[in-house]
Amino acid sequence: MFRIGQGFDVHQLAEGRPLIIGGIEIPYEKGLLGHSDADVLLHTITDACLGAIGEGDIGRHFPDTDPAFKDADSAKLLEHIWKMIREKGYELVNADCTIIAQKPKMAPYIEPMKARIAELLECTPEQINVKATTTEQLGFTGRGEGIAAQAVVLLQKAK
Ligand SMILES: Nc1ccn([C@@H]2O[C@H](COP(=O)(O)O)[C@@H](O)[C@H]2O)c(=O)n1
Ligand SMILES: C[C@@]1(CO)OP(=O)(O)OP(=O)(O)OC[C@H]1O
Repeated sequence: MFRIGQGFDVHQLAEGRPLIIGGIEIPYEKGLLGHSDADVLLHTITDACLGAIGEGDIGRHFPDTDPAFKDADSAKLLEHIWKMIREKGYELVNADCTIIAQKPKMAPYIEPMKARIAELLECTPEQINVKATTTEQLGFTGRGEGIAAQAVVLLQKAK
C-alpha cells in the first residue's frame, strides 16, 4: 500500500540566530526564528510524513508551548516521527522538497542536506530530492523576511 503526504512551513529570518536548513548549518548573517531550531525544511518533511500516515502535524506532536521542545533539534523530532512510521511498517519511496529563499544560495548545501535527510529517513540520497527557488524578490521570501519550504513524501508498506 502507498501513502502520500505533503508539508509546508515558514519561519521568519532574524539576526542572532544560526541558519539551519535540512539539518545543515549554513553560514549567513541571519537565521530562522522558532521555538525549536526552526529548521524549516525538516519541519516540512516531518509534516509531510505525518500527513502520509494521517497523524496530523508537527505542532500536535511537539507543541510550541511545551518547554521540552524549546531550542529542540528538529532532526530529533523527525527521527521520532520516522520511528512511528517504521513501526507502522512503512518505508520511504521518495521525497521531493523545495526551499523558497531569496538568499542565501542553497546550491552548495543541497548534497549535504540530501545526505542528512537520507540518514534520518533510513534511505539512500537518491531517494531524496532537494531544490531551491527564489521568488524573484516578490513577497515575504523575496524581501528576505523569511524562508519557506514544501515537501511531498511517498511511503510504501514494506512487504
Ligand atoms: N536560495 C536559492 C534560490 C535558488 N537557488 C538556485 O538558483 C536557481 C535559480 O533560481 P530562480 O529562483 O531564479 O529560479 C534555482 O533553480 C536553484 O538552483 C539556490 O541555490 N538558492
Ligand atoms: C517545532 C515546534 C516545537 O518546538 O516549534 P517551532 O520551531 O516554532 O516550529 P513550527 O513549525 O512553528 O511548529 C512546530 C512546533 O511545535
